[in-house]
Parts: sequence; structure tokens; C-alpha cells
Amino acid sequence: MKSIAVLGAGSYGTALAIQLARRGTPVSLWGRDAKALAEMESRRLNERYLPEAHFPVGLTASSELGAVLAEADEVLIVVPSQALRETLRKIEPMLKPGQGIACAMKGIEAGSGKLVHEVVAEELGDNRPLAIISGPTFAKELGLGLPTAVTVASTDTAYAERIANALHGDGFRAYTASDVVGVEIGGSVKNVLAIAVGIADGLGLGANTRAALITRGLAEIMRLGQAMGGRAETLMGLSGLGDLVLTCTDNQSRNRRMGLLLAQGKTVAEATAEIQQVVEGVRVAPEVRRLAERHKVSMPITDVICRVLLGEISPVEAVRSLATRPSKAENQ
Ligand SMILES: NC(=O)C1=CN([C@@H]2O[C@H](COP(=O)(O)OP(=O)(O)OC[C@H]3O[C@@H](n4cnc5c(N)ncnc54)[C@H](O)[C@@H]3O)[C@@H](O)[C@H]2O)C=CC1
Ligand SMILES: O=C(CO)COP(=O)(O)O
Repeated sequence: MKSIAVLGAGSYGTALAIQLARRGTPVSLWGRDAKALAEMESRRLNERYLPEAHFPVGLTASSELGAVLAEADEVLIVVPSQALRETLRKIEPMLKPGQGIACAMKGIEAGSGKLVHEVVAEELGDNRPLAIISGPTFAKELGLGLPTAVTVASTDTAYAERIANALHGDGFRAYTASDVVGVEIGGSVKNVLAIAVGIADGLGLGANTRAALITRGLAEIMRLGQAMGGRAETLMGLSGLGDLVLTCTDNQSRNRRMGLLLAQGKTVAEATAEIQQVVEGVRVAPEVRRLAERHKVSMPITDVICRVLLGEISPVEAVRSLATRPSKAENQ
């Protein structure tokens, strides 16, 4: 790949930019805060979001969006999902013909319930190649160069391979897939389930509860994902089960930490202020619930998490309401 613009200089945008540069692609990392970007460029480090990983040669940081896009052959967007549409509107007049768009955010647009590929198609049309990058990838570990695997999904196989090849290597494995919806649903819904597991662990409910929530959470991902056209093998893969296990079981996850803090009695606002980074599950949960209603699938864990986030029930009541559901066949 000749060169790539990475839009979004938070923890994950920085980590992916570092990986691309490590593999030899010239990368421009763009963020909207001019002072922060100038500091990153001079210190060769993103002190606030990824202080563990130095920038390789070939990675430049800039807040000049026009210049960054003009020099790039491809564009990778890694802003939070709620900032995706705004970012697309900003870049649309500056894009060059043929520049592909890859997206690595994990969420659903609040209010519209649109998946990432739908938002991109609405704003940019469907003439550009589009890929979704997802999977079990904590930014810090990726930044440190620890072994990591992702899925790159696109209906354009050649484009998925181009993006995967740019990322692949040095212990980073990038697999390709064509099931865009399956990859998007796995990556979005696992954020909600990680809040649930965080709550259970925060309340000290133990390993049995954690395993039950992860497994029944996977059942929710499978039901919604398949109802929306995703494939079971995708939902059981890196971007589904893989990311669910990662996010539910390690405190690097902001969504899991949200659950832990709610279990301590903090409000959503207090927990958000403490975490100081994006917690996608909070905005995604009500959208997942609406999608479940629209597609007539049962998602009881998602449902109680929505109610906790709205302040309708406490974390203890949420767990109680799940535990007292009537018995049923496991495969329904
Ligand atoms: N951090 C991680 O380990 C991983 C994160 N992701 C996903 O990546 C996406 C981005 O998350 P993080 O980088 O972790 O968030 P973060 O909280 O570390 O950073 C967010 C960044 O987005 C920027 N931003 C917010 N609104 C913006 C806007 N309107 N225009 C431009 N920039 C804007 C902020 O200034 C900040 O630099 C999320 O969807 C997340 O789920 C996916 C895999 C791993
Ligand atoms: O998506 C992630 C890891 O794959 C990061 O999870 P959190 O957003 O919960 O930190």
C-alpha cells in the first residue's frame, strides 16, 4: 500500500497507525486537536492515549485534514462511532476518486440505529471500497507489538486483502471476511455484554456467573446477528466470540470498567468521567435493544443493561431479574 491517512488520534487510531507504519506503509495520523497533534509529532508519542508505544519512522501526526487526505491513497477512520457521520461529512469534499474507506470503530449510530457501513454509504455513496476492521485488539497491547489477530471485512475481496496485507505481520494477523454485518454486530454488541460482566464481577458474583453471562451473551449476539443477515461462523470468530471474551474478561476494557464502577454505586456520568475515554456500550445499548425489537429477537441481558444505564434499576436488581427468569431450553 502506498500511503494511508488514519483519522482519529485516540488510543486505537494511534495503535493501528503504529502497526501500519511498522509494516512499512507511510501513515499520516490526523486528529482535531492541533496542539496535541503537534506535541505527538515532536515527541514521537501519543502521551495521553498510548504512552507505551513510540512512533515508528514513516508515521507523521498532523491536524491538517486537507493535506493529510491529499497525500493518502487510502483512509482509515478510527473516531468513536458517534463521531463517524460528522467526520464523513467533513472529509467528503476533500476525498480523491478511488480512495477506499476502512473503519475500525465498534458501534451503532445513536438515534438512527445505523451500522457503520450504512452510515458510510449514506454519506459517501457506494462507489468507494469499504472495509470494517474488528476483533480482539486492546490498543495498548497492539501498540506494544504483542501478538494480535483481527478480521477485515468487505464485500470487495481485493480491498479487504489490500487492507489486511498492510496490517499483517510482526505478530499481527489480519484475516479477511465478506460478512460485514456479522462483523459489525459482534463488535458492537460485545460492548454491552462487557458492561454486564463488569457489573457481575463488581458485585463479586464469581466465575460461574461470568461464564454464564459470556455464553448467554454470545447467544444474544448470534440471535441478533443472524436475524440481520450475519453468519454464525463470523459471530463465532475473532470479531464475535473472540472480542466478547477479551472485553468481558480484562480490565483494559473501558466497557467492562463501566460495569465495575456501576456495581460500586457510581452513576453512568461519574463512571464516564472516571474512565476518560470512549465507552461505546453506553450509547450502543439502546440501539441494540431497538434492533432486537425490530428483528423480534430476545436479548434479556441487553435489556437489563439498558435499564441500568437509564437508572431504572440498580445493578443488583439487574442481576436478580436475570437470575429469576423462568427455565427454558438452552438452544432457544
Ligand atoms: N481502544 C481500544 O482498545 C479499541 C478501540 N476500538 C474502537 O475504536 C473507536 C475509537 O476508540 P478509541 O480510540 O479507543 O477512543 P479514545 O477514547 O481512546 O479516543 C477517542 C479519540 O477520538 C477523538 N474524537 C472524538 N470525537 C471526534 C470527532 N468528532 N472528530 C475527530 N476526532 C474525534 C478524540 O479526540 C480522541 O482522540 C471506538 O469505536 C472503539 O470501540 C476498537 C478496538 C480496540
Ligand atoms: O474493542 C476493544 C477491544 O477489542 C476495546 O474494548 P473497550 O472499548 O471496552 O475498551
